[in-house]
Amino acid sequence: MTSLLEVKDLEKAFGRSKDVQVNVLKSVSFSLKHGEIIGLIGASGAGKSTIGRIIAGLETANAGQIFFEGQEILSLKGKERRSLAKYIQMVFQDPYEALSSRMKIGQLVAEPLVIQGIDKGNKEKRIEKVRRALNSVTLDPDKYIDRYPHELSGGERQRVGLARAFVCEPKLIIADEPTSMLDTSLRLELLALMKKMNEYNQVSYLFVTHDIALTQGFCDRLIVLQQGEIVEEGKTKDIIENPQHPYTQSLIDALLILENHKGD
Ligand SMILES: Nc1ncnc2c1ncn2[C@@H]1O[C@H](COP(=O)(O)OP(=O)(O)OP(=O)(O)O)[C@@H](O)[C@H]1O
Repeated sequence: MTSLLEVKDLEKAFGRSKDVQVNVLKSVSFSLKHGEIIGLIGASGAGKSTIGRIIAGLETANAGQIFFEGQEILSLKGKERRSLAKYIQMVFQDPYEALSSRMKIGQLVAEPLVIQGIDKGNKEKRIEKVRRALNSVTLDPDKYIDRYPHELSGGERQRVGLARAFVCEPKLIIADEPTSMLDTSLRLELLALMKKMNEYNQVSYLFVTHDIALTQGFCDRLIVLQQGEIVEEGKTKDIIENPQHPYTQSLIDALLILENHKGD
């Protein structure tokens, strides 16, 4: 079976001029299977978000290839590239910034359908999909559809963000630190919802996080990124219990120190 996503030798440099460039991604290669959940972990500045943004088409690459269901997507332009958003959606870190304050929840969740021209002219079908997406994130459509984002809590807004990602029934969701602005119980709740959708309709996730603790019980595999390079990858359990690379070990040590100081 072909992979859902295959990233090959991805490179990215940022800089103020042609002469002053910093390589933030150095030949990054990995693949993700249909229905798989991969955690992309690493410290701040490692390049995790940049990888997610390139896959989602929000950033360009300097070199490399990305195959989505066998089709190379970095070379696609304009309408063809934009049409991929139906299959690849992104959930962002900040539920306050991600949602336009002037739109009602129903309109916000319907927006990806409108942008993609899905069920154009079929208002009933769109409403049905919006209601289904809200239900899937345990927000009662009757209660939420006519409300505005400022009337919602952070956890509810992030669930709206997730409903927006689910509404097109994508094959891949890139979730960039989606829980980092939520407290612990809401974090686990959001991950449980994401896991349920994965079991229910096989959606795959690339879960970007600096918090290795969140990947336990959620991610099938982990990819560890250090300064733009993959230093280790494998099954979540194997990596957490038996890290091979000193950098991975240091991420786990940092986690253990935090755990031990929780009661202080
Ligand atoms: N648009 C940009 N222009 C210039 N430099 C950038 C830009 N976007 C990212 N960078 C730089 O690229 C590097 C990788 O950033 P990226 O956001 O991908 O890291 P990250 O691993 O997601 O970090 P964090 O966990 O803090 O979000 C950083 O050094 C960052 O400063």
